[in-house]
Amino acid sequence: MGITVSNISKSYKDVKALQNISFDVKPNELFGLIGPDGAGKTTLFRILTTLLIANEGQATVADLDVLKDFKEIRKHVGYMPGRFSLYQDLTIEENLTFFATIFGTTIEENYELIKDIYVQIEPFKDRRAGKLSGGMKQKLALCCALIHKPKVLFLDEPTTGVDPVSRKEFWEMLKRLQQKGITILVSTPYMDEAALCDRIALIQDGKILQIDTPEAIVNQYPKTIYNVSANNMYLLINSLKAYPHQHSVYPFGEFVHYTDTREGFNPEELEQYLEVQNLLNIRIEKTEATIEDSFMELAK
Ligand SMILES: Nc1ncnc2c1ncn2[C@@H]1O[C@H](COP(=O)(O)OP(=O)(O)OP(=O)(O)O)[C@@H](O)[C@H]1O
Repeated sequence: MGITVSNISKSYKDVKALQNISFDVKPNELFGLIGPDGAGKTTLFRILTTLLIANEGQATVADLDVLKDFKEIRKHVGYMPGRFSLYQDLTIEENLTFFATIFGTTIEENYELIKDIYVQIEPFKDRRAGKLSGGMKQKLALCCALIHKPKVLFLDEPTTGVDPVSRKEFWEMLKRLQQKGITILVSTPYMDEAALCDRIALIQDGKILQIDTPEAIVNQYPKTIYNVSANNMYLLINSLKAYPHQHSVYPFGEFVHYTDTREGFNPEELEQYLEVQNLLNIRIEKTEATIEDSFMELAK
């Protein structure tokens, strides 16, 4: 009851949105598609949920072919698109009833699956969707995507525009849904969420850069990373980029992440160079690679 994607390509006129994409999602896996805006995530979701036809390649969802079996697939998948999945003028309860009705079911029939999530928004069930916070909209959209008990759940950037507490709660909900036997494909531009998936595909410009567990991807990071900070971030970045031995330089929160081309790199040498650039309060410390670092390295 997983997903298979084989050599899928899709173009919109001159834009190659997906270029020869292949991967499998195992039954009951929580699989993440991680990539920036425009990477092709929504295009892939629309192909797998039978709303768009690929130019090339094959795909199956729950052992059904996205072209031949498109009607059957629609009964078995839940899709939470990034935008526009709720009717803003309908209340919470009306939205949910609407989605239940089009799938020929009722809220009561499938209440068990959505209960954990629905109880959190039920006190506001008479409020219109347009008047809900980002976190509440997201919970309602998830309930609507689940109301027909899908085998496979597609979630396109479900945590975009949602506060950090709701984001955390949302991922806990996904883990519980996984325990109920649902296969989940979720996309996100947030690299920290990647660590919560069983496996991830890093995707950019319609191409897959790497597929593996988050741990394995981080472990394969080839360099030693240094957190560098100083009194002037702008001057620091420009100075590091001008340093002849730099391999990579990019801002990372309050630091700059720096890697060097040389095996025997001596941070003191770099410190002296930065002092000559009139930087003050310079600190250079080793740090661990994250998924974001792996992504930056692969996307170079
Ligand atoms: N209907 C369309 N017509 C033309 N180009 C499109 C269309 N839909 C998407 N694209 C382009 O295809 C590429 C992939 O877009 P897609 O929406 O799949 O990416 P994404 O990773 O989901 O990003 P986002 O989060 O911005 O939606 C982008 O360059 C986008 O501009």
